[in-house]
Amino acid sequence: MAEHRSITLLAPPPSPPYSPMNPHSPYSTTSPTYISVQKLSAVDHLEIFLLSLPPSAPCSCCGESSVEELKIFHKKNNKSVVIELPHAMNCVNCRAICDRLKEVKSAGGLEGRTDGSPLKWRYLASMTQALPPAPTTTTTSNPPHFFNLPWSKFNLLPKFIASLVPTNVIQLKGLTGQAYNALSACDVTTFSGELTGLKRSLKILLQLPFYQVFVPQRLDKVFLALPNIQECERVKKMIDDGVLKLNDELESSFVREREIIEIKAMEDTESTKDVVIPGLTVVRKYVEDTSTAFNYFTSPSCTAWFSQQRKRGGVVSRKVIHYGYVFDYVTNDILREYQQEDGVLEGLPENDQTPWSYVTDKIRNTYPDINQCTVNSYLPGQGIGHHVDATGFGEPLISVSLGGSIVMEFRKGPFRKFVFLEDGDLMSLEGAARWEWSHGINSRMTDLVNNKIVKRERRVSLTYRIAVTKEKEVMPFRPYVAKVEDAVKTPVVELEGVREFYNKVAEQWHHTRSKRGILWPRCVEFLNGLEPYSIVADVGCGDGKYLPAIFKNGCFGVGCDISVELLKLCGKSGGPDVMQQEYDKTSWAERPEVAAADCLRLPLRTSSCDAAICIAVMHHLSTLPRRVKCLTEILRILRVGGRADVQAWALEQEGGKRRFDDQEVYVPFKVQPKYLEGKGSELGEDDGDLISFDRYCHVYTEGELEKVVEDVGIVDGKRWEVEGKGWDAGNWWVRIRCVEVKAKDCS
Ligand SMILES: O=C(O)CCC(=O)C(=O)O
Ligand SMILES: [Fe+2]
Repeated sequence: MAEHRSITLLAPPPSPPYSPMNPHSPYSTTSPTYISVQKLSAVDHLEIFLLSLPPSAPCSCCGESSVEELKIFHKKNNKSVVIELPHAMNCVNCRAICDRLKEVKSAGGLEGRTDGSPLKWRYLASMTQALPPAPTTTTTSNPPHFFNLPWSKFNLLPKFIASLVPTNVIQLKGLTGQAYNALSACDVTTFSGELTGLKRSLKILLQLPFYQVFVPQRLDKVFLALPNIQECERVKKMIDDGVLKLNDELESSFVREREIIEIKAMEDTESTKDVVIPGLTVVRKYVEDTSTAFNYFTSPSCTAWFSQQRKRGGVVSRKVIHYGYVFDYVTNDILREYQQEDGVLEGLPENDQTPWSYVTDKIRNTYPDINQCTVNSYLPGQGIGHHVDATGFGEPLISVSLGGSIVMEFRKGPFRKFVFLEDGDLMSLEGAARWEWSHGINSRMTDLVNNKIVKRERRVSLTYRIAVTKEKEVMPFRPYVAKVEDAVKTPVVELEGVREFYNKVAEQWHHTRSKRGILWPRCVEFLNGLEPYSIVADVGCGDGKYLPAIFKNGCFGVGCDISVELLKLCGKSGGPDVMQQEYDKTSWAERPEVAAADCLRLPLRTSSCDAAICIAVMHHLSTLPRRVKCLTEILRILRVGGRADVQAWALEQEGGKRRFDDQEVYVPFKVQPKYLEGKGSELGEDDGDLISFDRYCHVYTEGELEKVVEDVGIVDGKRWEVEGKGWDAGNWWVRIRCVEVKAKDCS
């Protein structure tokens, strides 16, 4: 494969992304504040942990980046914990956490580092200095790179608002999530008519070659994005000094008053250079001479452009042509009616059929399966919305750039990566880059590349795909989140046969099961092997039977379960007797660290736990995607190196006590009526003195659990590695470890 010799991975090997020492941590796009504490008691540790859970609504200060970016780093060797607050000084939620930590500290719970490192200084700065007043929409503190300017008298017309440029506006004070989404970007150089006044005035006044203006649609505010921090400072000074004033022409052009509240430097490609996206490959100058193909698509004689293709909320503004299959921008999928066979559509050109065939032929040498191509022609200022190409297309996706350069932005949750693509470059997306990250090109006139403003020119891109016909539709399973989410809605069989079941029988369950204190031996062995201070998630903790065993090992347990009634019993007297004597009840029993949650959507932070147990839970999940999603979630919350113990009932049983005739079963549980008081027993069946309730179970056959593990794939740059597996006392068990996925694993 000669072509592959020139392939370069875009980013160098990652430094651990969770390292607080990494100033370019991909987790944070803002200047973080670090807090380092040590000698935590169990209570403090958990306190911080729980405080760091995401707020239910996005933070109104920091939009989607929010305190969800708060990271906790465990440094087990010196028993300290480092907490990264994204921007504690400006954000209400972060302030709340800071305040709470301050309280805990003044109660003697937290101690600062004593080694004099910068972390200590930052910690002290955050913890001991009076925090500035909480921001309001009009008064804000001035963190680096942001200025609040009580100024302006102009309004930009919504029809000029082209698209979102979120990287430039990550911290919009006083905006709600909706307003954040509504925030649109327009580039003054694309304006015409009335706006030429603005363009000329600002351009002259600011003496800037290029700049961006952002206008939230429903807010009387305007944001300016400038190429660098020096420009920001210069403009701020001009405004402060009264040098910059709107002239009459400008005032008369714009009808409503708006206030400029932010000036921010444009995001530089450099800022995300350390972010690695597995499966993203760029080959520089793959096509050496692009001129013939570029000239073909830009000459007036090329009339093959599709007209006015619909997309969600409008029509596609850039020019497009499709070959092989039509790309539908409403569904991001193939429009199957317009197949090549119908004669409506041209196929992919071959062997000098057209002036641009040489590009396709070259690609076909490396990727023989391509059968679809979309040609996009972008004028300066035009872009493409963020999307993941749908499952109707296979992988890889190949894009070749002709003519002008652009920065393509990749997004995944709070992560961003900016990729500069120039004339002749080939970009290939597979694995996580294809399925887990979205890509898009922001609509603007300029990009900031390695501290240089790069002006956009006309660009033509050829996107080659492998379209999968209806007959061959089955694609290898990929954790394509949107699709999986649809498939993992809790079905009635689980709502009734699991959640309702446990809510009804909780009291008796607790009385007869937990009090007997029988823990599954493999799990106890697993917990005994954990390092002290580990944070252990008990996924499906029920009435908290395993929490004492977790605490006994010097670890901290955080549990969740779908049954609120079982959760209420966590920490209540009646736990296993042997444990009862050994732990200090007040450390957890008074406030068990448990939350009502579905095991498919854990309320725990990404990479925050050292270990997880999931005991007798998987056999209550009724479909494969749900089982996969459960283990996907556990992988998400574990740090790299973290381990999980997963166990579920086996179809294969020994002895006469329990027998399953089928993998899908209802297992009855009999309850004495006295335990049902006030609970109603309408679900149960009268069975003499006892009321019988049916519990839904899917019992596992040999190898089935490992298969689920295999299907999980890559989650946040991590995957499972099986450490051990087996059958024990009627259960299949699997021990799995969370390992980091290196970019090369996927390329
Ligand atoms: O213009 C490009 O390079 C990418 C286009 C793209 O993502 C698409 O057509 O799906
Ligand atoms: Fe795409």
